[in-house]
Amino acid sequence: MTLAIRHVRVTPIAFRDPPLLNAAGIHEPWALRSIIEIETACGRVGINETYGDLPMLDALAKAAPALQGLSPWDLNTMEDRVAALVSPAKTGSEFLGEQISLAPGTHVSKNVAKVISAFEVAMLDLQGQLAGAPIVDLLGGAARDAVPFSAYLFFKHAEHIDKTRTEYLPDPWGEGITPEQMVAQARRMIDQYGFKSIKLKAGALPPEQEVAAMLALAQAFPGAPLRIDPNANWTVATSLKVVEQLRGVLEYYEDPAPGLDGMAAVARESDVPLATNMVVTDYKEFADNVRLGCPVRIVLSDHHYWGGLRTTQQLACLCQTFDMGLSMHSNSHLGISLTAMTHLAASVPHLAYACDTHYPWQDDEVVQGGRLKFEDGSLRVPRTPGLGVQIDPEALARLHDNYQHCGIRNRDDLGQMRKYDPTFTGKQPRY
Ligand SMILES: O=C([O-])C(=O)C[C@H](O)[C@@H](O)C(=O)[O-]
Ligand SMILES: [Mg+2]
Repeated sequence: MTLAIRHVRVTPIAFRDPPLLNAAGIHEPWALRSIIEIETACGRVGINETYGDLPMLDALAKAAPALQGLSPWDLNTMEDRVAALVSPAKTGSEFLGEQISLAPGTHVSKNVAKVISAFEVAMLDLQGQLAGAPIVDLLGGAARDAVPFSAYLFFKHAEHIDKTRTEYLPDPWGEGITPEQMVAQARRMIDQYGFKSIKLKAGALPPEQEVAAMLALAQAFPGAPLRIDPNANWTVATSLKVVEQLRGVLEYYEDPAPGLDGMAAVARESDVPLATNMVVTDYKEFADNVRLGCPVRIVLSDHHYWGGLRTTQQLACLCQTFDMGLSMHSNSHLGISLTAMTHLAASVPHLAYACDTHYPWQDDEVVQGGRLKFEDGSLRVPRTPGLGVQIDPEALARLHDNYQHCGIRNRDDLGQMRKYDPTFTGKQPRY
């Protein structure tokens, strides 16, 4: 059968990442991803982008034989085979020790869902090419022609501490610490991309400074929906104090306090809707939230660790059933991930918020034609078959070369922060 999958290629890549601050520490100079290419016997190739840390590369290597001889249409068999080959291994907290669990995608406990997602999108790309239809049509059709994203702001240093990396030029964003600098950061991002909503990554500086930045943003961008996300780095008491200081400012309040219990304690005292990508990250946690009466009102989905585009559509149905909202989380990524997010978000009528994206923080690309273009803060949903983007082989080789030379094999925001402050523990909640 010429349609049968005969080869899976996984290429780890690295691209420059600015010194962005968060609750766990600070971004390293290079972010890792991996590019998946699934090739059929007749030479057709479906592509995708996912995490690039070593445990993920190991899981992908373990699971690749599952695809041998499979039709690109047979997603259910792929899922069964991957689940059989990739054990859930340790839980996220065992893996991360005391470090804050910022990115559920880096947890090995999510390996099965992450690998299924990695293969599913590439197989959907193949399906779309075979059917002559964009992925969004395979998902039921577009509920919108363009998907809005938000301006995702970070407190940041002007330069990385690693001065020996001569190949790393300072990024154009400059320092982002004071309220004035954060307004300038937002202005630059909005001028360049047209975003209408603003998210501030918090949990990095003392809360008073972060509140001051939010109030400055609210004043500078009246009417713009605003969110703040300290990644559970605040106690319940601090979370309540902050939400009071930001009264009337927030569209939603993302992961202020640790754990579902912490979130429930905040929800009991505040009427601002709580959102999460930390405590509802799979169906079991979804059920836990429902059992508690839904203290979390908005789930930030992420197909990379929820198990793919179709699973995220199911998540959307569940959210609708329980009268919960749906938004979209991101990590440092390039255009293939962004395109998959766009197809998915376009296919989910219930996803009514502007999605998160780290895209403006990256300056490189792996797809042909270079950086994707936002219009008025949104990305148009591709109408060409499959994902609608193709790999640029030269760019892939260059980004793989970065990977070979960057020396980073696992994201380590905590270790990077210890270069600045050896006493930094990363223990949560810090404030
Ligand atoms: O919404 C979130 O929690 C994130 O985007 C998690 C990320 O890891 C973010 O904190 C980052 O990139 O530093
Ligand atoms: Mg978050």
